[in-house]
Amino acid sequence: MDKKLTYTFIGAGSMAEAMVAGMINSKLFDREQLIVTNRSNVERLQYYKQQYGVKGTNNLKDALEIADVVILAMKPKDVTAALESIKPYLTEKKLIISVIAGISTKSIEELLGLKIPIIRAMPNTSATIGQSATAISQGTFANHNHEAIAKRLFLTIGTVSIVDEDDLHAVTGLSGSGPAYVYYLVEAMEKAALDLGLDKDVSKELILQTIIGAAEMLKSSPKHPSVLRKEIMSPGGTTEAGLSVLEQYKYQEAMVQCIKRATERSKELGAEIENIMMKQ
Ligand SMILES: NC(=O)C1=CN([C@@H]2O[C@H](COP(=O)(O)OP(=O)(O)OC[C@H]3O[C@@H](n4cnc5c(N)ncnc54)[C@H](O)[C@@H]3O)[C@@H](O)[C@H]2O)C=CC1
Ligand SMILES: O=C(O)[C@@H]1CCC=N1
Repeated sequence: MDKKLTYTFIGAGSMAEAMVAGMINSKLFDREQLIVTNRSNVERLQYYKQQYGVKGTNNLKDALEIADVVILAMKPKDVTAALESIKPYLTEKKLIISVIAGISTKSIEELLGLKIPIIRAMPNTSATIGQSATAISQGTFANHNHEAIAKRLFLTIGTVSIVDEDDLHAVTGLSGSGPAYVYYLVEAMEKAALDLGLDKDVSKELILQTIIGAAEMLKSSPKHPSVLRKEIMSPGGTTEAGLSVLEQYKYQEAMVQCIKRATERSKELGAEIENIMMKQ
């Protein structure tokens, strides 16, 4: 990295922490390059200082004047208030990276009333260990250089795909929320193991390695998931018997509807802010 940029996070919750952890763990950023702010929770900022050695402050002027990149990491419902509070300290020379679900770059541009470059991104919490699947897209005033800065940042914490902004809703439903679907599956596997009387530690190890092994197979094998699945299913065997129950419960259909509903919710979150803006 040429000039060492300063990255200021507005919002210090789960996603900000996943990014900070990933950035620090990557060793490609100095601690001094990262600043974290939130609305008022001083203890949370102290936690960031203790855990990651990064500066936390509620002084927005200090945090933003020095910032080259401002990362919006608050909940969608808080975006209006947050942008209002940071607006006095922004210039069009700074780059905004928003990881907020559903909120369009156009809404942020309008709320700020600035011709400021914005990159909208959808990472996931696996950023913590450098394994996020992130997709990004450009706002009206962002150019290739801004995209390159964002890409460099997200590449240090996982993979990066460039997408049309409209597609970010689907990305949110698929990979932004995605880790939660996998954790939910693991919860169910743990419950089954417990019901079946398996030792907790043994089942934990078996489940973990089963998930890791399957993920690595998907990554390294050229075979389609359905082929890999059929290789496990002996006719009249256990897998066939188990999967027939999943079919009974319409498991695949449930997953499809889950991702579609999450995508829809992302659109609703964007529309809610647009409605508020229209009334103002
Ligand atoms: N948690 C996840 O897996 C992912 C979250 N996101 C997005 O990241 C954003 C943050 O999500 P989480 O970290 O899960 O939420 P969170 O609730 O854990 O954190 C939100 C943070 O924003 C702060 N905040 C609220 N209002 C503020 C204001 N006016 N000024 C400054 N800070 C303010 C809160 O104090 C808190 O630190 C959301 O928009 C979400 O859609 C995106 C991808 C994945
Ligand atoms: O649940 C949410 O709204 C956020 C966006 C993607 C993951 N978590």
